[in-house]
Amino acid sequence: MEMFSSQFGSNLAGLMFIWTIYRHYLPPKIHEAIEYFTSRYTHKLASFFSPYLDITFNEYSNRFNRNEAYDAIQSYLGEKSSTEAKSMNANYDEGAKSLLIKLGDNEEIMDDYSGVQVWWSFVKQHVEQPVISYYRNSNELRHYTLVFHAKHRKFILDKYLPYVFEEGEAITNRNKKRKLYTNGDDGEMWDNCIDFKHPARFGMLAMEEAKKQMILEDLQWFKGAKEYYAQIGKPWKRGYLLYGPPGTGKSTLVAAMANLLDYDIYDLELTAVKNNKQLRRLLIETTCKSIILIEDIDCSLDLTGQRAEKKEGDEEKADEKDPLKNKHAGEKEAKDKKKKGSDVTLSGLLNFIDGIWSACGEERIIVFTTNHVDKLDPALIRPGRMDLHIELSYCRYEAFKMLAKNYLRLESHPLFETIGNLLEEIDVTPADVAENIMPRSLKTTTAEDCLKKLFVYLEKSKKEKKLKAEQELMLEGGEKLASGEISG
Ligand SMILES: Nc1ncnc2c1ncn2[C@@H]1O[C@H](COP(=O)(O)OP(=O)(O)OP(=O)(O)O)[C@@H](O)[C@H]1O
Repeated sequence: MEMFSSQFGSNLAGLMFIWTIYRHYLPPKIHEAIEYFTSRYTHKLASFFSPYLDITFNEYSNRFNRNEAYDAIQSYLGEKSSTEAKSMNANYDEGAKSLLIKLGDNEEIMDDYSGVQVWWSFVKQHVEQPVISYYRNSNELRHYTLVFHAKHRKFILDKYLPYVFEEGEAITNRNKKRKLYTNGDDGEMWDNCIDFKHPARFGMLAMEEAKKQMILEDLQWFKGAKEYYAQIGKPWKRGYLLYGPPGTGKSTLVAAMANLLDYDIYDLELTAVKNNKQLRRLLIETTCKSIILIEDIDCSLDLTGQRAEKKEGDEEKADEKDPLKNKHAGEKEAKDKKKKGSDVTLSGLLNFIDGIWSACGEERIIVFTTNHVDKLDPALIRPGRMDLHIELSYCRYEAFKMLAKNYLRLESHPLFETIGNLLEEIDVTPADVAENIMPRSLKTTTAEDCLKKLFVYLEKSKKEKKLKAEQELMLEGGEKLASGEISG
């Protein structure tokens, strides 16, 4: 398909080329966007060279279609305009950075790339025949015009335009609002989509620094590993299994991952998916640069088979005594009821993850979270499916210091050491610690009050743990006595 064209026909055209990209339509959101750019670099030469030179840029058509090229140029020029607006105006509103900026009608901007100057302008023309487009029909024809000196023709085609497209694409991705998709109760499709604005960042995560660094490096490596995956003949996807007790930050880590990579999240509620066919349809609809998240995979479906059922029976008694597990018993019961209505099978999920789906999309991450890693079928989490297994664990001293820094802006305090020692003795989650050190009132609660509150909570938990251990010992003694193992 011929993408870009212009026409030849002037004695002056030997000096300058005017390159035009027509856009027959604009998405409606662009009309809502705020236009505040005013260029000081007005370039009038373009008007002298209205007859054009024919250039066909077929070499780009494999990489960009017309709309992508248009969007990339718009983003590139938008960022350029905002940088200039910022340098000209000391009161430039930082918040406006996230707004969509574009050249105003018939406005021009100069660009300088490796010492070569070019002039872009955005032109709106009225046409008699309505332009029919996917978005809307209109009598307006819009296009970008690029003017440059004839001697730079090769440089512009080979170097400058590829640079503009790549930069523009990167800017589009950076400015893109991330989305969180969920599948509805009927499981049919991704019927809920909201802007994803979770504030979690890697720097805020409370976990051992070495582990955090390892995850960060793994994600950054993955993001840049397109060619490597192509070279080894594997789809560009990666699986992460996050496991650990409730409240240790599994969901928070997923949010930090999405923020780091600029990915959308598809939060897949497997219990709402009726069968493998529905699952396939949902997965096919997911886009590249996304995280497909299946939370509490152990509760989602009967993915574990006979082996786990037996184990579950053995564990049920123990669970009754564990307050942490009891807390989630109600939720699990509800999910158990729901999952009976679903025919999605382990093999259905695995076949699809490994199969065609992974080959038809790029840059995707699959995350499973679970509180009970031991209940999962090894096939589900083997390397190649879940490439990285990450344990999120109880809050120890290092993680506590991170929380104190985030929540209280404290790097040190005389109570730190005492709290650190208590955290090494008892198992409390980062969520418990966060809950206790969160100031109730920013005006009246001091950081020290918060630390004291945490200290009291930890002391209480320590006593409870001791009491529980004593009770268990007595119970064990009683059972042995009853069975005659020991005599009274
Ligand atoms: N490692 C952590 N770093 C920072 N904050 C944490 C961490 N773990 C928990 N939190 C805090 O506790 C809250 C609950 O954590 P989160 O929902 O991520 O835990 P989870 O492991 O996903 O729990 P569940 O298994 O119940 O879904 C979060 O909103 C966050 O504020």
